[in-house]
Amino acid sequence: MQQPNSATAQPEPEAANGGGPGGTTDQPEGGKPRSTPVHAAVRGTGADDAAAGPVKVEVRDLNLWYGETQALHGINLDVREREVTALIGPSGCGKSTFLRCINRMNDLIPSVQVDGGIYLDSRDIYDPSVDVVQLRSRVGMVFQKPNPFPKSIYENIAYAPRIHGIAKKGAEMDDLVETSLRKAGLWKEVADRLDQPGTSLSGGQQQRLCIARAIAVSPEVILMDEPASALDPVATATIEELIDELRQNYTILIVTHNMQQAARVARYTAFFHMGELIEYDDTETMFTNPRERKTEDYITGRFG
Ligand SMILES: Nc1ncnc2c1ncn2[C@@H]1O[C@H](COP(=O)(O)OP(=O)(O)OP(=O)(O)O)[C@@H](O)[C@H]1O
Repeated sequence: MQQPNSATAQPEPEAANGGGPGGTTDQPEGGKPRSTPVHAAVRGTGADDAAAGPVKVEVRDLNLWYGETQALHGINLDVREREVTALIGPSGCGKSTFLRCINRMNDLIPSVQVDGGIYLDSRDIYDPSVDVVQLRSRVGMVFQKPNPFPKSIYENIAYAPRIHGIAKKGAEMDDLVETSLRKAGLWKEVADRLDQPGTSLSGGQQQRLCIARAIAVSPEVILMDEPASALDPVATATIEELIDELRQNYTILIVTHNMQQAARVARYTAFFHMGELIEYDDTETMFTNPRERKTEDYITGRFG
């Protein structure tokens, strides 16, 4: 499938969290994935892990171009439900590009062309009938730099649920705001200052506010693009603990440059190199007994 792209503005936080412009109003339709066999380009798609849970996101033969330049080459990957999957690899290898495919954030870049398939619960997210706004409420995103809206802490959480009609004003919304902040481990720190600007919080608190904002629209998948790289070690540890709690309810993909972080938070790890998925396995195996020479060279610090 070729993916025509809408020439819209740069990605906006609202768009990433299901509340922004840019989507169609068509309802998604069901549909079985193409009968593409699971012929992983790499050994170990995770599909052979007997203990693994169900597959939430299937990626099949995914290619992506920025204009004439191909940035992703034939990616095949099964992302397990309610697990954390880390994406690692040297700078420029395509980790963020790949992550942005999963909620179609790349649609916002005019030169992008995508082919192949990504199936969320067996439905092709690039099917023309898919409502992109709704997709982004199912697949939330947290960015490297905390990006709260220039609004109060309360409004940061309430904005998208209001737009999506998930909660009404008053007690119903108050409950949703509190629950989302609790799930993000921030409630106790902000309960008495909900009317203050989100930007008045520390960096680590702002990032947890952004996670609470993503959670508020009840996503099933959360994409995290180096969510702790702008934070100090204490705030990083808090985010990692939070990720560990969130995995009980959400499927999480996290891009990280920090291999210790991948080892701490992720059950599965995918190693990318020059736009290719070189290896995908459970994290422990990947770091102790990688199958591919390139993976070994990367994790032992020979390049990267
Ligand atoms: N908007 C864009 N337009 C054109 N090329 C892009 C764009 N975004 C990324 N690229 C290119 O695509 C390739 C993959 O970039 P990407 O940001 O996905 O890599 P990455 O692994 O996430 O890197 P990093 O770890 O440095 O963030 C790089 O060659 C990059 O220059």
